[in-house]
Amino acid sequence: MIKIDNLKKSFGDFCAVDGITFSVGQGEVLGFLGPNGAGKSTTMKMLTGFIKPSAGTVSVFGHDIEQAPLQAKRIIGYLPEGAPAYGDMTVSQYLAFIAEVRGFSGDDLRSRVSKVVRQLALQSVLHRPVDNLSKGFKRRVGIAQAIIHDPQVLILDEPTDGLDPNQKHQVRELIRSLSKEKIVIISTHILEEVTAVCTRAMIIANGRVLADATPAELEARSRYHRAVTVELHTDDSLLPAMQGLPGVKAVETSDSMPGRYTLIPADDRSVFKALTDLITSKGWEVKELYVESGRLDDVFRELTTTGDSAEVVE
Ligand SMILES: Nc1ncnc2c1ncn2[C@@H]1O[C@H](COP(=O)(O)OP(=O)(O)OP(=O)(O)O)[C@@H](O)[C@H]1O
Repeated sequence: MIKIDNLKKSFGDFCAVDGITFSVGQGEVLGFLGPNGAGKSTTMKMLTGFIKPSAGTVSVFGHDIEQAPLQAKRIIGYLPEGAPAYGDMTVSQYLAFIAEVRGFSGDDLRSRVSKVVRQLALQSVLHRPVDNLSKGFKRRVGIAQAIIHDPQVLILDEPTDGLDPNQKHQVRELIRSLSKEKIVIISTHILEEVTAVCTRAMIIANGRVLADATPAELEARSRYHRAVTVELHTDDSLLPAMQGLPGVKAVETSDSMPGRYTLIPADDRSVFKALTDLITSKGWEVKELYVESGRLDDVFRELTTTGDSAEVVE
């Protein structure tokens, strides 16, 4: 269990993290979401003991990060922002060095290095200096060093930034498979990543937590929760008939896609049956029809553009 209590960080007069409190347990993958400069990286730096908080405490499996930094850091793997490394070492030298720092030697060290090289598909760059690698490979080396000691806690600052789609997929699979026995905290700007890997999402802005819920709970707060989109083979204006359906709050149309309508429900009501009944009674030919669970980008925008008066959503 990680427990964070009223964590704060100021740089001069500027308050980057303004009293964050939460706990995370084993098996959880917590995603930090937030606009640029929200305080995500600064929070991660304090969780890992990389910078000292101005106030508040961090406890990692009972070890206070300031009082017992070695015990806490032993069980943490950290991919910092930008994945810094010793650039003049080759990938193989760098990973062996990190394994040694983590206390491994001999066959154990070699098997640790081979395992992460396989997990992050680094075979083709093993003998190249880290500085000469592409951004995606550097990030994969950064993840490899973070997991080399099989830590109980993984803190990954934008782990898939700069990766190609195949590697993004592979790293998300890796995070999912590692998460069963660990606590994983990631930061990301990719909203689809939250639904793909996180069991819980925290939206942070101006150094404060604005929402802390499962991705599905957050999606359910969107006006598109249970919205129904239909695409019809017809040029007729069907808008009035759809707007008049019971439970429909609004109907959105698209200039670029005539025949496509999105019905927004009022008060969390289902409009699916009313719409399909209307389609059947009119004999309209349907090209496509689907119900949405909600849109995270919509919720993100709403929460992070309403200023700091927003209440915490749980
Ligand atoms: N060492 C520092 N000195 C002064 N200001 C800092 C320092 N580190 C961070 N900040 C400021 O604190 C705020 C939070 O930065 P942080 O890097 O935590 O944001 P972030 O949410 O990770 O943003 P991004 O998504 O852009 O990475 C920013 O305004 C940043 O400029």
